[in-house]
Parts: sequence; structure tokens; C-alpha cells
Amino acid sequence: MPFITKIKTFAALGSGVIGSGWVARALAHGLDVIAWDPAPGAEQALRKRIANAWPALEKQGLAPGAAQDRLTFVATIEECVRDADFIQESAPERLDLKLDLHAKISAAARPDAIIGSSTSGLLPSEFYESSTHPERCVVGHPFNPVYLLPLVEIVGGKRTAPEAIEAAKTIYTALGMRPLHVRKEVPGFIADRLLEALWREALHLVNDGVATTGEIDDAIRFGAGLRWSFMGTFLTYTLAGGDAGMRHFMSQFGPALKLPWTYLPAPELTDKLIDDVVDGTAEQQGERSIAALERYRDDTLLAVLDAVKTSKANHGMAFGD
Ligand SMILES: NC(=O)C1=CN([C@@H]2O[C@H](COP(=O)(O)OP(=O)(O)OC[C@H]3O[C@@H](n4cnc5c(N)ncnc54)[C@H](O)[C@@H]3O)[C@@H](O)[C@H]2O)C=CC1
Ligand SMILES: C[N+](C)(C)CC(=O)CC(=O)[O-]
Repeated sequence: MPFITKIKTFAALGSGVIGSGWVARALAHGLDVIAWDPAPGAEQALRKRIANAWPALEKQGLAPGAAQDRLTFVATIEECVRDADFIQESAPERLDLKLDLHAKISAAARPDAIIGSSTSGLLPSEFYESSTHPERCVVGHPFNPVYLLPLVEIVGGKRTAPEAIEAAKTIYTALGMRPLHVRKEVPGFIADRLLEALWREALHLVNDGVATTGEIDDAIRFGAGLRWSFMGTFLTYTLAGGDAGMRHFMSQFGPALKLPWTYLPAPELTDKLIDDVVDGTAEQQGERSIAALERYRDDTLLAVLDAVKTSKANHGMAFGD
């Protein structure tokens, strides 16, 4: 059976940080959105988050007909998914919860509607175990803020049809995203394995009293963070090898990987470490609210995205290159 790839109605289950980001992206692309979240006050919180994201989406450019009032909030899973052309689940990261939720979602959804999960690292073969028509079930792992960052990692499980991966690619691309197919089903996929390695090392640096959270963030944002928006680690290090490129880089810096610079196993999350991290980030946040910081992040991201797009075009490249 062919899967639906031209979507008009987007179903969102779970409307926290990530679910609301999906809703904002889908609305900005001119879709009708149906959302469900079991928490009391979830609808109001969702509408508030979308309103906070909307100015950035307007600056980026809305699709014809895009409007915040094309969101309908419903009371049951079945109402949410029954008529949807595409379904994205963004519920808490718990295997038991996702297993139970997907059994219900897939039983009520149209069999040709692709179902995506936002999971950061759970395995689709496991949490789609009890799903109806598991051949249309994928992971679509986004990055925060979902309504601005293009990357979405697509991961299939043992029973996912190759056509479903292709259909998911088409759908996410139509939503303005840059899909990356993770060909092997591994915990943490690609991006979160990289991000977690950095995060573990950062916690060790705080735990060992080497640096504050603010100093560690400075080390990222004034250095590698700037170049990461347009060039990844491998190409960056090719340039760092000079004219001799990556082979020279490997022989010069490869052996240092065996030196004990890094810790890799996670530090114990002691009360002191948690307090140091929370106090450090509170100081970084200062008097600014989370919503104000989100607006600052969104505006800066838009500026970076624009700059990268323009510079790539000047060098004969498309944004997705
Ligand atoms: N926060 C992040 O940076 C990222 C999170 N993710 C993934 O997105 C998913 C959601 O994470 P967040 O939005 O951060 O969490 P969150 O805690 O902000 O939101 C989760 C929402 O799910 C709702 N919920 C609770 N039980 C539910 C159920 N049985 N069915 C449906 N919804 C339910 C909660 O009321 C809440 O609104 C997780 O799988 C997470 O791994 C993916 C990328 C980034
Ligand atoms: C912390 N996290 C693992 C939930 C982060 C992600 O999954 C992606 C992101 O937005 O950094």
C-alpha cells in the first residue's frame, strides 16, 4: 500500500518542548494541526509556546494560509490521529509509555499514514513492538527549536518498510527540514551520540572544578560552535591538516586520542554537581526569562541560517549541501 506523502493534516501527540515545536513548524507550513496531550492546562501552554515562536516564523516566511488558529486541541488519542495524514509523537522518553501509546495510536490511525516518533535515542524496533502496521513507523528525531532547525534523523526499525523511510523523507522535506537517514538502528542515533560525548566531558570539567558552566559555554560559542553551523568536524580537520589535508592531520593529532584528555564514562550525578550546574546556568540566564531567551535564540539562529544560506549561494552551493 502506498503511504501518504502529501499531507494536509498533521497530528501531534505530546505538546511539551518538542511537540509544540512540531506544531509551530506544521502550522507555519500551512497545515491543519490536531494536538493531544494528557496534562492539565496543556492546550493553553501549547498556544502560548506557539505565540512565542510565531514572530521568528513570520520573519522566516509563512506558507500561504498559515495561521495559529488552524490548531485544534482534542481530548483523545483516537480523535487526534483518526483523520491525520501524518502523525508525530513527542511524549516523554520512556520505553513503557511509548510502547503503550504507539499501540493505541497505530490502531486508530489510517494504515497508510506515516507515524514518526521524536525519541532522542530509544530503538524503534522496541517501542513499535505492539504497533498495528509497523511497516509505516519510523523515528523522526528533531532538534530544538524544532520550528527552526532543519535536521531530522530518520531511523527505521526491523519491520519498517524502505518505502516508509522514503515517504518520511518526502514529508519532512516538505516541512522545510533536512532529513538524515540513520541506516543502522543504534541507541542515540548519530547526533545525540556526538552531543552526549560533549555533554559528559562538560560535566567532568564542572565536577573537577576546571571551569564554570559559563566558561564551558564560552569555549563552545566563541570557537567550534561558530564553525559547526556550516562545516562539520571532518571537513574542519581536513583544513587543519593544511595542504596535506586529513592524512597529515591524522598522523599529527591522531595519537593524542590515546592520551587521557577525555573521561567518556559519565560522572556521578552528585548533589554538588547538580547544584553547581544549576547555579552556574542560573547565573548565565540572569534576569532573562526562558521565553525571552528563546526569542533571542530564534532571532540569532535566523541570522545564522541566513548568513550560511547567502555564503553557500556565493560559493555555488545549495543550503542542503
Ligand atoms: N527536549 C529536547 O531537547 C528534545 C527531546 N526530544 C524527544 O522528544 C520527546 C518529548 O520530549 P520533550 O518535549 O522534551 O518533553 P516534555 O516533558 O517537554 O513534553 C512531554 C509532553 O508529553 C506529555 N505527555 C505525558 N504523558 C503522555 C502520554 N502518555 N502521551 C502523550 N503525551 C504525554 C506531557 O504532558 C508533556 O507535555 C522525547 O521522546 C524526547 O526524547 C527530541 C529532541 C530534543
Ligand atoms: C538532550 N536531548 C538528548 C534530548 C537533545 C536532543 O535529542 C537533540 C537536541 O535538540 O539537542
